[in-house]
Amino acid sequence: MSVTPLRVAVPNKGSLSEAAFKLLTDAGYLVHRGNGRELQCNDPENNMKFFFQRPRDIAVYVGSGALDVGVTGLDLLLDSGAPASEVLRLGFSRSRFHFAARPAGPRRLADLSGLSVATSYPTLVGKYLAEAGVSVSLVKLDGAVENAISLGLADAIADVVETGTSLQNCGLVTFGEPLMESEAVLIRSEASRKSERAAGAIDALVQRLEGVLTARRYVMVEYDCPAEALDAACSLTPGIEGPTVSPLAREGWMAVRAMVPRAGVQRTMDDLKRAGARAILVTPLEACRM
Ligand SMILES: Nc1ncnc2c1ncn2[C@@H]1O[C@H](COP(=O)(O)OP(=O)(O)OP(=O)(O)O)[C@@H](O)[C@H]1O
Ligand SMILES: O=P(O)(O)OC[C@H]1O[C@H](OP(=O)(O)OP(=O)(O)O)[C@H](O)[C@@H]1O
Ligand SMILES: [Mg+2]
Repeated sequence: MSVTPLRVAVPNKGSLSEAAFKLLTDAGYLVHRGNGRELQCNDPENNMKFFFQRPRDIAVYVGSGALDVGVTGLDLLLDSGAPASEVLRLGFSRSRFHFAARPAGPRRLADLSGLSVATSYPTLVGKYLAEAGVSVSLVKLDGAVENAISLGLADAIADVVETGTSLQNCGLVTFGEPLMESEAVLIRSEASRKSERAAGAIDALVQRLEGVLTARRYVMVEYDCPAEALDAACSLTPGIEGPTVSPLAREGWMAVRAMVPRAGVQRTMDDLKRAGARAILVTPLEACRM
């Protein structure tokens, strides 16, 4: 008896797309776009069906229950107002959402009162301003919002900022607190909570994705260590439950193996060497289950 596949939305364009494909591929899913224009593909081995959608539409599809899960941006999820919920933060496409204007323009949120603000996130921005009690005229655009000020369409903008290059190119500066911080997220439909089949399949997907994300944050460190330096070395590489310590053929020496956070591993290697460890090797991890 065939079981209905889990229906997964994957961004077909933009800054989420490549990283989402890579994450799913690294997690062992057969996600492929053939000639690059296909809109769906099957992964029978994992009983999944992938649908390539515009990032902005993904929350709408998942919110409606037409698709079970999807990868989108947290900012896009909030702007959509769709009844989909965040399941897992994915750590890529990180951005902040800011108001910006010319340096001589508005400097505080309250200064926006009565002005026009261009954005491609009208729900997110409208709600934020309404909660702050600031009344503006919103101008809804699709992209390249930074040009709206020099072209006379708006007095200020509210948009995604990553490096700040786009703002700088247009002679704009941010002001006020960021409206939010965003990153790629896995979202699920409410309907998927009511289906045992979908809920089980989503748990399995989350486990795999978490396994890849964790593997990317850690490396495996292995080294030889004289017995008298073992305590000091193990305290530098405590691993998860504890490092694996096994005897070397050479008497008085041990081999040690432990997972270590990738960030700062060069420093850990320096400290291990100083503590007396030798032949210190670092290898990347592909996947894991914690
Ligand atoms: N320059 C950027 N750096 C990091 N994240 C970004 C950047 N631009 C957009 N994002 C994030 O990527 C997600 C998708 O945004 P969006 O749909 O606008 O795609 P895009 O990458 O801007 O492509 P396009 O606008 O060309 O369709 C959003 O969550 C947004 O916050
Ligand atoms: O701070 P930065 O590093 O410059 O990145 C932010 C810019 O990136 C996105 O634009 P995108 O290239 O997606 O074009 P768009 O405005 O048409 O969406 C976003 O809308 C900003 O314009
Ligand atoms: Mg964009």
